[in-house]
Amino acid sequence: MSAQGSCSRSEVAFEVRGLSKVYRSGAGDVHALRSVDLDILAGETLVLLGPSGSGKSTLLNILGGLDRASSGSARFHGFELASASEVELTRYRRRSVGFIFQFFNLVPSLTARENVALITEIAADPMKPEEALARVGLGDRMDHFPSQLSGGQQQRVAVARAIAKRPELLLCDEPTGSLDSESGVQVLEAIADVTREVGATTMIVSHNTGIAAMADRVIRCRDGAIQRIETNATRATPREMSW
Ligand SMILES: Nc1ncnc2c1ncn2[C@@H]1O[C@H](COP(=O)(O)OP(=O)(O)OP(=O)(O)O)[C@@H](O)[C@H]1O
Repeated sequence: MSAQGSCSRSEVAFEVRGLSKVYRSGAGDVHALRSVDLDILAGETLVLLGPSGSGKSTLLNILGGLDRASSGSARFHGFELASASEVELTRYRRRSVGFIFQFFNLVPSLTARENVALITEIAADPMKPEEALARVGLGDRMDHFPSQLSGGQQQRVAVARAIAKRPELLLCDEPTGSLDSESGVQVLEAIADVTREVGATTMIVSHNTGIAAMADRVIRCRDGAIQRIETNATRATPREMSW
């Protein structure tokens, strides 16, 4: 693929070059990513769309240091993930990356406050759990357990947990995938508000094409490659989007 994702304006947070991922199995090789080139600007919001199996989650996981590429380069502010040791990758995930997944991944036996504290206790310069929860509109639910919260509220706890460490990079894999549309809007509003406040570079993977309207740029993936990148002249708020 050509460097169609290359950018020269603003500061580049992530420089991705020739990134490939092959999963090898007895049934044959799966080329999940095929030589992806992409520049991601500091503070921008990207939405990644594409059919199932097009490589969106694989790209997110590699950029988040959860998985390793088979070849190619991914540099985050000069830090090369491809050659990093396990210790360096762990430090990178801890310090720089917030993750939000489809199924919340909260610890059921801990309250909202305690779930957020799990992360703030190991972060370098975190917000207080109470502040993070207030920012996502859960100031009155801090001592509730996940089972006492709706799906949308649980996902907002997950957003609070992800942003409490003031991450430079926020990675969201289908954050509204298991929510009704009103809860989904609330979760996206929380993501948009807090990423603006902490200035995080944000990547959102979704099957929901309506979400594209909240992005600075929309990345269309297909067969492990970037098929197209579109720039939005203006960004919609989550409440303005139809989906
Ligand atoms: N651990 C793995 N082992 C083998 N193959 C894998 C593994 N993880 C992903 N794949 C394959 O890599 C390809 C890309 O998967 P990926 O999950 O990145 O796609 P996706 O676009 O995120 O899909 P979805 O929208 O369904 O989540 C798929 O063919 C998938 O089956």
